[in-house]
Amino acid sequence: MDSNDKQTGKNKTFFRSVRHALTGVRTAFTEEDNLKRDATFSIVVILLGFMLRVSAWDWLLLSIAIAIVVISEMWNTVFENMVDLVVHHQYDPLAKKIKDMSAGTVLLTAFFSSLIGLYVFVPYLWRMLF
Ligand SMILES: Nc1ncnc2c1ncn2[C@@H]1O[C@H](COP(=O)(O)OP(=O)(O)OP(=O)(O)O)[C@@H](O)[C@H]1O
Repeated sequence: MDSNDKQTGKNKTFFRSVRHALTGVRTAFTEEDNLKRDATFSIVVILLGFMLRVSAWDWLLLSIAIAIVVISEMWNTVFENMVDLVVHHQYDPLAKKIKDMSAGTVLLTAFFSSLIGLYVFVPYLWRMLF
């Protein structure tokens, strides 16, 4: 967070909007271990894609798989922070419901991304091995 920036109103320029959005991305990746793990995993997937020389279509599928996981993890982080902002870390059944459902969306996204990964990589690995 930019400690000198006490702005609470609308952004006056597009450049400023982008700057705040980039700050949000940096904060999420710096503070959230799950996002760091996703970034590492994404790099492994990209390296594997280069090693196996996957097609343009497969790059598109892999990009979608990576994007949906990262985006759902960022939304999960947003929900966690919003809940904590409202309940101030006090136990609340509704807070639990929201956080569990939000974590559930990450789980489902990771599952479907894994299916995409298998769909893309298994044929290449199969051809390589047999
Ligand atoms: N204020 C609260 N009231 C009730 N339950 C809570 C509250 N805060 C957290 N929990 C419970 O603890 C779990 C983990 O909390 P939280 O999501 O903040 O931690 P986390 O380790 O960052 O989770 P994740 O691994 O999904 O990012 C929630 O899914 C929920 O079940």
